[in-house]
Amino acid sequence: MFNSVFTILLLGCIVAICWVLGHRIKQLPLRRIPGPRSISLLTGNYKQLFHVAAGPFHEKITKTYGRVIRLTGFLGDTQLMISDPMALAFMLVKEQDAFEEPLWFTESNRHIFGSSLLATMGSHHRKQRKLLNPAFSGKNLCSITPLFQSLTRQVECILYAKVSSGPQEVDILDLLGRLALEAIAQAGLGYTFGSLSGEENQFGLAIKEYLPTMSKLSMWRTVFPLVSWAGPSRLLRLVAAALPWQNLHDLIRVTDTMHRSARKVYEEKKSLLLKGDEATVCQTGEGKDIISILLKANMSASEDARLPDEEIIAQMGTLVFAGTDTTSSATARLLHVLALHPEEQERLRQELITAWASGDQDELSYDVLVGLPYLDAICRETMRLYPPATLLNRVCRQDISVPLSQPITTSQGPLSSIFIPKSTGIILHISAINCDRSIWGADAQEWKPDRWLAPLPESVKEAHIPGIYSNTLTFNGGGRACIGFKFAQLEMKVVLALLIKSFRFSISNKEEVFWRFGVISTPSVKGSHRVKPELPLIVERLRTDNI
Ligand code: HEM
Repeated sequence: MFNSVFTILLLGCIVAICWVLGHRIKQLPLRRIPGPRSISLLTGNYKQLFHVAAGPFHEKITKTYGRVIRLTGFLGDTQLMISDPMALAFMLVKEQDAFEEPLWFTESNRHIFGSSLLATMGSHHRKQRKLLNPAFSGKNLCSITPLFQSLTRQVECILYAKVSSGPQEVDILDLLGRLALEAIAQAGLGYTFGSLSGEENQFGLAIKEYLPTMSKLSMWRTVFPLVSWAGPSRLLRLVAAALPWQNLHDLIRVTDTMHRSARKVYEEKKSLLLKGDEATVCQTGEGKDIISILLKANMSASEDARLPDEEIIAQMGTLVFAGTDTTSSATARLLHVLALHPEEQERLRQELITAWASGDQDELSYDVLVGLPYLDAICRETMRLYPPATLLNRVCRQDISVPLSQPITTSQGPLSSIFIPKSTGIILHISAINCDRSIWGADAQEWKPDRWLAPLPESVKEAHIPGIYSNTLTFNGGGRACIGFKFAQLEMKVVLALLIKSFRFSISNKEEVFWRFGVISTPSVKGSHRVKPELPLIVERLRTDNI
């Protein structure tokens, strides 16, 4: 028995070593592409690339090597970092199936959330998108605008209480995080996590615990594809539960709670719908939440287009996960940038005060909100210069030549397309294309909302950037683009429309804010050893209640 296990392991190692060697040989032509020197035999450039203070390194290599950069990954693996617009359009739109999410990403998401958008590929992924897309339409978002406003009013009340006796330093990220979580709970699932009322339920607590728990195991995500081949999920769970590994047990507990709670919410909705009781389908949101819309669409879809219940339940955790930290990072960045630019903050306030004065006292309609030019310019400029996710991963799934909009100089002369061998890792460099000087102009790296109030330079149109939002890649492009980008934009606009009208935000003199690089950028205080992200801003109440 021992001998045969040993032989299988040995054979497995030999196959793996042969595969790695073969792959390295196929990758040899990529070595002529310029890039920084590897600093470690084991981890290549990873430590420089994924360090919390990696922003300046990303800028430096972009400035030095341009739009296609050769990098070194684990054990000498060659990877490419790309911000060339034509190459990105080719990878994200034209040949999307040849450039998919890495297997570690989809497989770990499948074990954690189930077969949702973050875990499926190709035609399976397209089928899910087809059913989900209509739930995120402008019409549906229009009807959840009052909900966003009522949630932001709760944040307003919390802030009023904190600063009633004068300007105070407040960790605004904490409030924005709770708001983003509750917004996706109520508008996304038609449920409440109790995040703003301080009465968090099990589901809300599990969602909050998920990321810190997962981050303790993040380096193990890469082994998920191997684990998946080892046996069915149930068996793997039993084995995992028997291992003496507390972090893994915590992850299982958290994901089980998320699943149980999502299933309960789903089943209640479904049974009400089957009874024809649409009015009480949701605890909140009056049946306009994304999952209720999806559930109704699924029930009336043809057999081929319909998704199994399990796949709808899997979307619930996924939407909460994908829509919370991204949006709270974005709204926090908006308030931080406005605190750094008091004149622009005041100009925005004047636009908002006029809008509030000319309409209904209690609410701004969806049309008014999306039509405010300076508010829109501020959102676009902030999302261009400071995308919450600055890098995205892809893996090339076949040998393929990728065209470039400008030839690159290599050790063997210029190249106007690059041949990428199968299984090569690609890093899509969002911030580099969003701030490319030859596209956006010499002031590309400055925050200038006014650029959106005049026609954009011809170079922006000519670049044909494949992003779904504002000629940027902030929400990505192609078939895996962010499904919630309109949801996020609306939430950001509602938050600014209410908070900037009622409060002045300024920079704390005591603490300097530093944005950490990560899957999602997060603010923290320079020199602080606190692990939890935070954004301390001075908040002052303004007397604009009579508008
Ligand atoms: C400012 C806020 C947001 C930003 C910057 C953002 C950004 C992104 C990006 C860059 C992707 C592509 C990921 C990749 O290709 O690997 C993505 C995907 C996704 N986003 Fe967002 N997102 C935001 C808010 C939201 C919200 C509010 C929701 C849900 C309501 C959401 C749901 C999703 C989902 C489900 C995907 C996966 C789509 C797919 O694979 O088909 N996001 N997002």
